Amino acid sequence: MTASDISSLKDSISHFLAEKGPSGQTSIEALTLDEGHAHLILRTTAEGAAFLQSAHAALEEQIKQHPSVHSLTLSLTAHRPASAQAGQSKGTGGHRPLALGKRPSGRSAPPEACLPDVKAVIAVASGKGGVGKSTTAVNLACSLARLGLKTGLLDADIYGPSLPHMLGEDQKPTVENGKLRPLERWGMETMSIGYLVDKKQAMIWRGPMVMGALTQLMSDVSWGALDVLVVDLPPGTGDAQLTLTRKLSDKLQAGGAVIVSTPQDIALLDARRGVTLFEKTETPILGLIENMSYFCCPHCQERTDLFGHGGARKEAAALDIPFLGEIPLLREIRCSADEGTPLVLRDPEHPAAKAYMAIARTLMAKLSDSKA
Ligand SMILES: Nc1ncnc2c1ncn2[C@@H]1O[C@H](COP(=O)(O)OP(=O)(O)OP(=O)(O)O)[C@@H](O)[C@H]1O
Repeated sequence: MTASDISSLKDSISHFLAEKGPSGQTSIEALTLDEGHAHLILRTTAEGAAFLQSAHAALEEQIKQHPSVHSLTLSLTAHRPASAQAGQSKGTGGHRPLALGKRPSGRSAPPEACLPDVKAVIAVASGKGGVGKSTTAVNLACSLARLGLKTGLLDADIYGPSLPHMLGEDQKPTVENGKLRPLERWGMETMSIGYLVDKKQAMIWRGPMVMGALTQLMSDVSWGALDVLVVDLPPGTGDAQLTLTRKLSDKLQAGGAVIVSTPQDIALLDARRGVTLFEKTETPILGLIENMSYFCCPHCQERTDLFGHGGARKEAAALDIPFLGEIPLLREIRCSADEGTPLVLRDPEHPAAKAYMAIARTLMAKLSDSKA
């Protein structure tokens, strides 16, 4: 694929937009080609987005007429009017992702087709960022797989997808029969928006209007027959969490939500908001995990309660939800995440790996209970 190919493809897209769309509403933000798969990001307005919803299939046809393109991921971002941004969650920026997807047939799967072969979903949530939610989700998913469950792991944290890094996976998913195939990693089916876009592009997904992207990560991915899909939610209690809990409500009834918090008051306050969100959406709460619970000096083994230990256990009791366990703050956990091999696989005999396994056993028992 040469620069002139990309240039002629851009011309053809611009021509389509100018001829068929509302004038001056939509422009090309980025276009990349990867072995015949085009990633197109369009910047548009609400009016332009409405046009693109209906013209999506026609645009795709036009793009696929190009001899070097056989499939397409289309994403839309929009500048929002200042008034529309008021009152939205922090970190929204001036863009919103409106849709994302590989749609070779021009259609999305209907909502009822969402994860048809997945028996249960465990959503891993946190009220605030940086408490170790993704690290916990990855280690728990690996633990569930080690316990013999057919396990999937979906990185729904489109604000900052960390799964590719934590799993040491840098392949791009392939497309088969119009759907993305999850990547097999560490004995699990995995999918992340981070597999589809590079880190810079991922920043475009900041914002609350993420329904299209999240829906398609579920519906336009050929998830296999899974006992459990672990979903790493974005931090907070906004639109993404609401979308997911609504879309996955039946699968969450067979599983539920796990909330990760550090022992600090402020993190626990946010965790409480998470609990309220799940209660409002009638999502079963499987329990609370205290991450970074305490620190053990690797040299003298002296234990330090850096963030005040035991807060999450007390909070769980106050909220009348199960306390699932505590994970220490450990260099090995951080290093194994950075090296792309989760601790439960890198060093299964490590006490922290055993702590993850113990929590996974509790979760597995809860999944069996919900079947009974
Ligand atoms: N128990 C732990 N011990 C040591 N390091 C940890 C532990 N848990 C998480 N970390 C490290 O803390 C950092 C943040 O973890 P992680 O990305 O899992 O948090 P998060 O809550 O998912 O963050 P975000 O909200 O930004 O997605 C990472 O560098 C991770 O390796």
